[in-house]
Amino acid sequence: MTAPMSPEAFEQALRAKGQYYHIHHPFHVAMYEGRATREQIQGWVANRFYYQISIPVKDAAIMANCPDRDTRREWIQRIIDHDGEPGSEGGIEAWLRLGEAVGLPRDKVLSGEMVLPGVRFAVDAYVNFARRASWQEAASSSLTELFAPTIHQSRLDTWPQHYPWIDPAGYDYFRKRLKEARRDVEHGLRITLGHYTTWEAQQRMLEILQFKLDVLWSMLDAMSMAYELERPPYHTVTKDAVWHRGIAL
Ligand SMILES: O=C(O)c1cc(C(=O)O)c2c(n1)C(=O)C(=O)c1cc(C(=O)O)[nH]c1-2
Repeated sequence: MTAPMSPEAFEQALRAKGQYYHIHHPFHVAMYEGRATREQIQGWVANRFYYQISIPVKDAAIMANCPDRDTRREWIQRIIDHDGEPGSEGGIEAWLRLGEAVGLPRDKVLSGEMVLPGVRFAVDAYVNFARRASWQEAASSSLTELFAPTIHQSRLDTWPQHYPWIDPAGYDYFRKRLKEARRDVEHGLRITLGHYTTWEAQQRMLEILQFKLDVLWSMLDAMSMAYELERPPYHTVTKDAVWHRGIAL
């Protein structure tokens, strides 16, 4: 039996997974290098909205599986961050304003009509994982957020100069997440470092983190097909967006 990694070595192994973060996806690189078209940015914002609205559902699933009151008391803040509360609009509203800033009417974003099937499937896989896994495993799968402040900062640093047509009021979401993601990571790491204490469990956690990285990467693959290679679903048959709009279960 291999000895477990120390908490420090385990955290290092988790952080090393950052090399596969979607910040390295060519669609993302094009966005922060200023090579993305207006249609590509709009496509990304409209598709990412599905991730935004699914995150609180995912977090509610984690809480539903968690019998530990102290954990729930901390975890609930994530739902509030996105859904908002009296006096604070929350991340979903901020994302809708990002949509308006890039020229997308609210109704169009809210309708989900631009959400590509590949993006929907990837996001749904994340929510379904959270429903079925133990709350500790589901909680630890949020740890791609270790790498999120860098990606939000990269947008704040580069988008205003590359895309002067975007209304700067739209950038609030990214600014807000810098702080929230750091706090989420601190809690997620506490749970994760305490829960995975054997070598085998630690290897499983690294696979869970890879699964989550795959979710994020696959979303951008679907967007590349549609907005970069101009091969949206059914492109050989029709120019119409005939794909399904989500099947409520
Ligand atoms: O813009 C991004 O690249 C990005 C990535 C991630 C992530 O790593 O999952 C999240 C977010 N943003 C984000 O804004 C957010 O609220 C968030 C919550 C979670 C999660 O798994 O619970 N990930 C992310």
